[in-house]
Amino acid sequence: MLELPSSSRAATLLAQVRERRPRVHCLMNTVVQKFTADGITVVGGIPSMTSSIEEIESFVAKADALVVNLGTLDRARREVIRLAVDVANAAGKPWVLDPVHCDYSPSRLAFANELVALGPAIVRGNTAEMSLFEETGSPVRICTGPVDRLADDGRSVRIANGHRWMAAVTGTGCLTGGVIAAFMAVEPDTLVAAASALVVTGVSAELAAREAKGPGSFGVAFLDALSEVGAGDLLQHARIEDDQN
Ligand SMILES: Nc1ncnc2c1ncn2[C@@H]1O[C@H](COP(=O)(O)OP(=O)(O)O)[C@@H](O)[C@H]1O
Ligand SMILES: Cc1ncsc1CCOP(=O)(O)O
Ligand SMILES: [Mg+2]
Repeated sequence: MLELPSSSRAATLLAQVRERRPRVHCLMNTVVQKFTADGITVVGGIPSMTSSIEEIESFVAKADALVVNLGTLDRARREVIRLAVDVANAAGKPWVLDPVHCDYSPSRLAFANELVALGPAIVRGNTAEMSLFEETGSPVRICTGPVDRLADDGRSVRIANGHRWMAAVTGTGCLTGGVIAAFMAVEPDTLVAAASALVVTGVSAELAAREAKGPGSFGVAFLDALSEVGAGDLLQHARIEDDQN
Protein backbone atom coordinates (compact mmCIF):
# COMPACT_ATOMS: atom_id res chain seq x y z
CA MET A 1 0.00 0.00 0.00
CA LEU A 2 1.45 3.35 -1.05
CA GLU A 3 1.74 5.97 1.65
CA LEU A 4 -0.38 9.10 1.42
CA PRO A 5 1.14 12.44 2.41
CA SER A 6 0.17 13.91 5.79
CA SER A 7 0.81 16.98 7.89
CA SER A 8 2.97 15.01 10.32
CA ARG A 9 5.15 13.66 7.49
CA ALA A 10 5.47 17.21 6.16
CA ALA A 11 6.63 18.36 9.60
CA THR A 12 9.17 15.54 9.86
CA LEU A 13 10.56 16.23 6.39
CA LEU A 14 10.79 19.97 7.06
CA ALA A 15 12.86 19.19 10.17
CA GLN A 16 15.10 16.91 8.07
CA VAL A 17 15.63 19.61 5.44
CA ARG A 18 16.61 22.07 8.16
CA GLU A 19 18.96 19.55 9.74
CA ARG A 20 20.58 18.08 6.63
CA ARG A 21 20.70 21.28 4.56
CA PRO A 22 20.44 19.65 1.09
CA ARG A 23 22.14 21.32 -1.84
CA VAL A 24 19.79 22.26 -4.66
CA HIS A 25 21.18 23.33 -8.01
CA CYS A 26 18.82 25.53 -10.01
CA LEU A 27 18.91 26.14 -13.74
CA MET A 28 16.50 28.98 -13.23
CA ASN A 29 15.03 31.73 -15.37
CA THR A 30 16.78 35.06 -14.95
CA VAL A 31 13.69 36.86 -13.57
CA VAL A 32 13.39 35.00 -10.26
CA GLN A 33 16.85 33.68 -9.43
CA LYS A 34 17.18 35.75 -6.24
CA PHE A 35 13.68 34.95 -4.95
CA THR A 36 14.15 31.23 -5.64
CA ALA A 37 17.57 31.11 -4.00
CA ASP A 38 16.17 32.96 -0.97
CA GLY A 39 13.24 30.53 -0.73
CA ILE A 40 15.52 27.49 -0.75
CA THR A 41 17.82 29.10 1.81
CA VAL A 42 15.15 30.14 4.30
CA VAL A 43 13.47 26.74 4.20
CA GLY A 44 16.80 25.14 5.11
CA GLY A 45 18.51 24.12 1.87
CA ILE A 46 21.62 25.43 0.14
CA PRO A 47 21.02 26.77 -3.39
CA SER A 48 23.47 27.09 -6.25
CA MET A 49 22.54 28.86 -9.47
CA THR A 50 25.21 28.88 -12.15
CA SER A 51 24.27 28.25 -15.79
CA SER A 52 27.88 28.12 -16.92
CA ILE A 53 28.64 25.28 -19.34
CA GLU A 54 32.16 25.09 -17.93
CA GLU A 55 30.94 24.60 -14.36
CA ILE A 56 27.64 22.78 -14.54
CA GLU A 57 29.00 19.23 -14.27
CA SER A 58 30.85 20.05 -11.03
CA PHE A 59 27.87 21.88 -9.53
CA VAL A 60 25.38 19.10 -10.30
CA ALA A 61 27.86 16.53 -8.99
CA LYS A 62 27.88 18.45 -5.66
CA ALA A 63 24.10 18.88 -5.55
CA ASP A 64 21.54 16.59 -3.91
CA ALA A 65 18.79 17.61 -6.35
CA LEU A 66 18.36 19.68 -9.50
CA VAL A 67 15.67 22.09 -10.74
CA VAL A 68 15.32 22.65 -14.48
CA ASN A 69 13.16 25.71 -15.15
CA LEU A 70 12.47 26.67 -18.76
CA GLY A 71 11.76 30.41 -18.32
CA THR A 72 14.00 32.87 -20.26
CA LEU A 73 15.31 29.89 -22.20
CA ASP A 74 17.99 30.43 -24.83
CA ARG A 75 20.31 28.26 -26.86
CA ALA A 76 23.14 28.28 -24.33
CA ARG A 77 20.83 27.26 -21.48
CA ARG A 78 19.34 24.42 -23.55
CA GLU A 79 22.86 23.07 -23.93
CA VAL A 80 23.65 23.42 -20.24
CA ILE A 81 20.31 21.82 -19.26
CA ARG A 82 21.07 18.76 -21.41
CA LEU A 83 24.46 18.37 -19.77
CA ALA A 84 23.07 18.90 -16.25
CA VAL A 85 20.36 16.29 -16.79
CA ASP A 86 22.92 13.78 -18.10
CA VAL A 87 25.03 14.26 -14.97
CA ALA A 88 22.03 14.05 -12.64
CA ASN A 89 20.71 10.91 -14.33
CA ALA A 90 24.11 9.20 -14.34
CA ALA A 91 24.44 9.89 -10.60
CA GLY A 92 20.84 8.96 -9.79
CA LYS A 93 20.03 12.45 -8.49
CA PRO A 94 16.40 13.53 -8.61
CA TRP A 95 15.43 16.50 -10.78
CA VAL A 96 12.28 18.50 -11.23
CA LEU A 97 11.18 20.03 -14.51
CA ASP A 98 9.23 23.32 -14.51
CA PRO A 99 8.09 23.82 -18.13
CA VAL A 100 7.47 27.57 -17.75
CA HIS A 101 5.43 29.03 -20.62
CA CYS A 102 5.72 25.90 -22.77
CA ASP A 103 2.18 26.78 -23.83
CA TYR A 104 3.54 29.98 -25.47
CA SER A 105 6.05 28.44 -27.87
CA PRO A 106 6.16 25.22 -29.94
CA SER A 107 9.94 25.23 -29.70
CA ARG A 108 9.86 25.37 -25.90
CA LEU A 109 7.16 22.69 -25.76
CA ALA A 110 9.27 20.40 -27.96
CA PHE A 111 12.23 20.92 -25.63
CA ALA A 112 10.04 20.23 -22.59
CA ASN A 113 8.91 16.96 -24.19
CA GLU A 114 12.52 16.05 -24.93
CA LEU A 115 13.28 16.56 -21.22
CA VAL A 116 10.22 14.64 -20.01
CA ALA A 117 11.58 11.66 -21.97
CA LEU A 118 14.84 11.92 -19.98
CA GLY A 119 13.09 11.04 -16.74
CA PRO A 120 12.50 13.92 -14.33
CA ALA A 121 11.19 12.75 -10.97
CA ILE A 122 8.58 15.52 -11.18
CA VAL A 123 7.02 17.77 -13.78
CA ARG A 124 5.42 20.82 -12.12
CA GLY A 125 3.55 23.56 -13.87
CA ASN A 126 0.35 25.58 -13.88
CA THR A 127 -2.85 24.34 -15.50
CA ALA A 128 -2.10 25.76 -18.96
CA GLU A 129 1.35 24.22 -19.02
CA MET A 130 0.44 20.83 -17.57
CA SER A 131 -2.53 20.34 -19.91
CA LEU A 132 0.00 19.89 -22.75
CA PHE A 133 1.61 16.76 -21.29
CA GLU A 134 0.17 13.31 -21.58
CA GLU A 135 -1.48 11.76 -18.54
CA THR A 136 1.25 9.29 -17.68
CA GLY A 137 1.53 8.32 -14.03
CA SER A 138 5.28 8.55 -14.05
CA PRO A 139 6.94 10.97 -13.39
CA VAL A 140 4.95 12.59 -10.61
CA ARG A 141 2.80 15.29 -12.19
CA ILE A 142 1.98 18.43 -10.24
CA CYS A 143 -0.49 20.98 -11.46
CA THR A 144 -0.46 24.04 -9.20
CA GLY A 145 -3.09 26.73 -8.82
CA PRO A 146 -5.68 27.66 -6.16
CA VAL A 147 -5.61 23.93 -5.36
CA ASP A 148 -2.52 21.87 -6.19
CA ARG A 149 -3.05 18.45 -7.74
CA LEU A 150 -0.37 15.77 -7.53
CA ALA A 151 -0.49 12.34 -9.12
CA ASP A 152 1.69 9.33 -9.78
CA ASP A 153 0.96 5.75 -10.86
CA GLY A 154 -1.03 4.85 -7.76
CA ARG A 155 -1.93 8.06 -5.94
CA SER A 156 -3.71 11.30 -6.54
CA VAL A 157 -3.88 14.05 -3.91
CA ARG A 158 -4.96 17.67 -3.58
CA ILE A 159 -3.31 20.34 -1.46
CA ALA A 160 -5.73 23.16 -0.72
CA ASN A 161 -3.28 25.51 1.01
CA GLY A 162 -1.84 28.77 -0.29
CA HIS A 163 -3.08 32.31 -0.85
CA ARG A 164 -4.21 34.25 -3.92
CA TRP A 165 -1.29 36.70 -3.50
CA MET A 166 1.03 33.85 -4.51
CA ALA A 167 -0.26 34.33 -8.05
CA ALA A 168 0.42 38.08 -7.82
CA VAL A 169 4.12 37.70 -6.97
CA THR A 170 6.36 36.65 -9.87
CA GLY A 171 8.24 33.48 -9.09
CA THR A 172 6.26 31.72 -6.39
CA GLY A 173 5.80 28.75 -8.72
CA CYS A 174 9.52 28.72 -9.55
CA LEU A 175 10.44 29.01 -5.86
CA THR A 176 8.09 26.13 -5.11
CA GLY A 177 10.07 23.98 -7.56
CA GLY A 178 13.22 24.72 -5.56
CA VAL A 179 11.57 23.83 -2.25
CA ILE A 180 10.20 20.61 -3.76
CA ALA A 181 13.74 19.70 -4.86
CA ALA A 182 15.05 20.27 -1.31
CA PHE A 183 12.39 17.88 0.03
CA MET A 184 13.17 15.29 -2.69
CA ALA A 185 16.75 15.31 -1.46
CA VAL A 186 15.66 13.99 1.95
CA GLU A 187 12.72 11.76 0.93
CA PRO A 188 12.82 9.13 -1.82
CA ASP A 189 9.03 8.87 -2.08
CA THR A 190 8.67 11.66 -4.63
CA LEU A 191 4.95 12.28 -4.20
CA VAL A 192 5.23 12.44 -0.40
CA ALA A 193 8.23 14.78 -0.70
CA ALA A 194 6.51 17.11 -3.16
CA ALA A 195 3.20 17.20 -1.29
CA SER A 196 5.04 17.99 1.93
CA ALA A 197 6.93 20.83 0.24
CA LEU A 198 3.68 22.27 -1.11
CA VAL A 199 2.07 22.09 2.32
CA VAL A 200 5.05 24.00 3.73
CA THR A 201 4.89 26.70 1.03
CA GLY A 202 1.09 26.88 1.16
CA VAL A 203 0.80 27.15 4.95
CA SER A 204 3.67 29.68 4.96
CA ALA A 205 1.77 31.77 2.41
CA GLU A 206 -1.34 31.74 4.62
CA LEU A 207 0.70 32.87 7.64
CA ALA A 208 2.43 35.55 5.55
CA ALA A 209 -0.85 36.94 4.22
CA ARG A 210 -1.91 37.77 7.79
CA GLU A 211 1.08 40.10 8.10
CA ALA A 212 1.11 41.61 4.59
CA LYS A 213 -0.70 44.62 3.09
CA GLY A 214 -0.57 43.43 -0.52
CA PRO A 215 1.53 41.43 -2.98
CA GLY A 216 4.72 43.47 -2.37
CA SER A 217 4.89 43.06 1.38
CA PHE A 218 3.51 39.53 0.96
CA GLY A 219 6.64 38.51 -0.99
CA VAL A 220 8.83 39.56 1.93
CA ALA A 221 6.50 38.10 4.57
CA PHE A 222 6.40 34.82 2.62
CA LEU A 223 10.19 34.42 2.98
CA ASP A 224 9.90 35.28 6.69
CA ALA A 225 7.14 32.70 7.14
CA LEU A 226 9.06 30.00 5.23
CA SER A 227 11.96 30.48 7.62
CA GLU A 228 9.74 30.28 10.71
CA VAL A 229 6.96 27.83 9.88
CA GLY A 230 6.91 24.95 12.34
CA ALA A 231 5.35 21.58 12.99
CA GLY A 232 2.46 23.13 14.93
CA ASP A 233 1.51 25.36 11.97
CA LEU A 234 1.58 22.40 9.58
CA LEU A 235 -0.46 20.15 11.88
CA GLN A 236 -3.04 22.92 12.38
CA HIS A 237 -3.38 24.29 8.84
CA ALA A 238 -2.43 21.58 6.30
CA ARG A 239 -5.26 20.73 3.91
CA ILE A 240 -4.31 17.48 2.17
CA GLU A 241 -7.08 15.55 0.47
CA ASP A 242 -7.11 12.13 -1.18
CA ASP A 243 -8.15 12.82 -4.81
CA GLN A 244 -8.43 9.16 -5.81
CA ASN A 245 -12.17 9.09 -6.31
N1 LIG B 1 -5.42 31.52 -6.01
C1 LIG B 1 -4.51 30.83 -5.31
N2 LIG B 1 -4.77 30.44 -4.05
C2 LIG B 1 -3.89 29.73 -3.33
N3 LIG B 1 -2.65 29.37 -3.80
C3 LIG B 1 -2.32 29.72 -5.05
C4 LIG B 1 -3.22 30.47 -5.88
N4 LIG B 1 -2.62 30.67 -7.09
C5 LIG B 1 -1.41 30.08 -7.00
N5 LIG B 1 -1.22 29.51 -5.79
C6 LIG B 1 -0.01 28.82 -5.33
O1 LIG B 1 1.09 29.52 -5.89
C7 LIG B 1 2.14 28.62 -6.26
C8 LIG B 1 2.45 28.84 -7.72
O2 LIG B 1 1.40 28.32 -8.47
P1 LIG B 1 1.02 28.82 -9.91
O3 LIG B 1 0.60 30.25 -9.86
O4 LIG B 1 0.05 27.82 -10.45
O5 LIG B 1 2.41 28.60 -10.67
P2 LIG B 1 3.13 29.45 -11.80
O6 LIG B 1 3.80 30.58 -11.06
O7 LIG B 1 4.12 28.49 -12.37
O8 LIG B 1 2.08 29.90 -12.79
C9 LIG B 1 1.62 27.22 -5.94
O9 LIG B 1 2.22 26.79 -4.73
C10 LIG B 1 0.11 27.38 -5.78
O10 LIG B 1 -0.40 26.53 -4.80
C1 LIG C 1 8.80 33.02 -14.12
C2 LIG C 1 8.19 34.14 -14.82
N1 LIG C 1 7.01 34.65 -14.40
C3 LIG C 1 6.60 35.66 -15.13
S1 LIG C 1 7.69 36.02 -16.39
C4 LIG C 1 8.72 34.79 -15.90
C5 LIG C 1 9.95 34.46 -16.64
C6 LIG C 1 9.56 33.60 -17.78
O1 LIG C 1 10.41 33.77 -18.88
P1 LIG C 1 9.77 33.59 -20.36
O2 LIG C 1 9.06 34.87 -20.68
O3 LIG C 1 10.97 33.31 -21.22
O4 LIG C 1 8.82 32.43 -20.31
MG1 LIG D 1 5.47 28.52 -13.66
